Amino acid sequence: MKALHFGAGNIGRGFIGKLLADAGVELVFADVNQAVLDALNARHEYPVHVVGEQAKVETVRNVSAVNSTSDEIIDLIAEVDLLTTAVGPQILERIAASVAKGLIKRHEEGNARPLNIIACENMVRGTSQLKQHVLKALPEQYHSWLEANIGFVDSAVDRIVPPSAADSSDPLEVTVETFSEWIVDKTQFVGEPPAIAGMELTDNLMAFVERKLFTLNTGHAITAYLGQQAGHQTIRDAILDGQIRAVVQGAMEESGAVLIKRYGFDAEKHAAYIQKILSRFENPYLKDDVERVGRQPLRKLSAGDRLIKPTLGTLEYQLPHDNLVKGIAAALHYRSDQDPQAQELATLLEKQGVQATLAQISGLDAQSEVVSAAVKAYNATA
Ligand SMILES: NC(=O)C1=CN([C@@H]2O[C@H](COP(=O)(O)OP(=O)(O)OC[C@H]3O[C@@H](n4cnc5c(N)ncnc54)[C@H](O)[C@@H]3O)[C@@H](O)[C@H]2O)C=CC1
Ligand SMILES: O=P(O)(O)OC[C@H]1O[C@](O)(CO)[C@@H](O)[C@@H]1O
Repeated sequence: MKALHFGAGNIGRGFIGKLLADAGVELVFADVNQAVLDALNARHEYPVHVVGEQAKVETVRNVSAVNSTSDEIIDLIAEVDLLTTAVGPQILERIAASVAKGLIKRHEEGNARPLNIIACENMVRGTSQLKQHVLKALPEQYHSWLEANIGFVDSAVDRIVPPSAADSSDPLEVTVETFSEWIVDKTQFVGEPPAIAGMELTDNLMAFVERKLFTLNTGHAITAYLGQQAGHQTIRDAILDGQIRAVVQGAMEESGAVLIKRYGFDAEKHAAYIQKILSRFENPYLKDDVERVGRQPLRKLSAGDRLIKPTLGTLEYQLPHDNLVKGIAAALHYRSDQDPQAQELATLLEKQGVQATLAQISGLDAQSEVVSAAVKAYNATA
């Protein structure tokens, strides 16, 4: 089997690409980072440091790379059996035109083998969103062929992979935690799902996506935002701060109460899931900066993402949300010179004040109780 994976970054090299290569798949990475592309094509292998109590270095072999803006991509899409992505939610729209061109070539060459596409991003049903972008870029005459031959498979992806240590001179080296979980919607495949160790199939994906995004990512984001406000550099330092930990655990429990109502999760197992996540944040072997985890605050404060969506759930079921609101207020304080969204957030706050800014970014009613409470919490910590 041959696969094309867009995004040879942290999760691409450290998780999805590794699983595919380990399963014996012939893997081509597509990226725009020339240093990474050159190194992959020179060496065809790279080291993955799996850190934990028993650290080990595993070598991923038999990989190559192409520039995702080149025409080689089109030929590959016409040919491969699996296409995966880990590029970031905002990039999916940018790669859609190349995917559409590749699909046209595949059709014209009469390639009738199924192709399954799986976006591995921190998004609810990210592959379905990619499909909409591809359909927009694809002339209508190919749409019925696409429905019959191309599977757009949603997934939930969970492994903490921060950028490699600053002292590493190897652009391919990647450091990952021991834990990993990749769950895909088995109902969306065209043809048989490929057998890839570590890729789990489910017919109840939404429960897993929301469980992951609105527990791990909710807690992670709040740890980052409160951590930055308190002057901590890393997620570990932040979560070891008792005051921050109480809010983070409280927020995950508030979000968890919604998930338990919505999906019928077992309350005890969910409490254990939260404890496991707290211990992952404490991982002494990973150096994960609060600035990385808090990146792109406008995305993280949008209506469907990890802070607002669980809060809306608490309103739906009339459940408490004090800690989630503290997390929302802390997100509004996030600052980063490297992050255009952080700068846009600061400009919006300066121009129109906190109430209007939060309402605009989140889609919440400016007069709502949640916005008032977040404004109060924001001002209390300004
Ligand atoms: N790092 C992590 O622990 C996890 C990340 N994710 C998700 O995975 C996605 C990627 O995250 P990371 O790997 O951390 O980011 P990253 O920044 O390390 O990797 C993204 C890669 O995409 C490449 N890229 C950018 N534009 C591209 C284009 N047009 N075509 C092809 N490649 C392009 C970049 O050069 C980079 O190598 C995000 O959606 C993130 O939320 C999900 C779970 C865990
Ligand atoms: O990748 P995003 O969506 O910006 O968010 C960062 C987060 O995602 C992760 O990369 C893992 O899912 C975490 O490290 C963190 O919660």
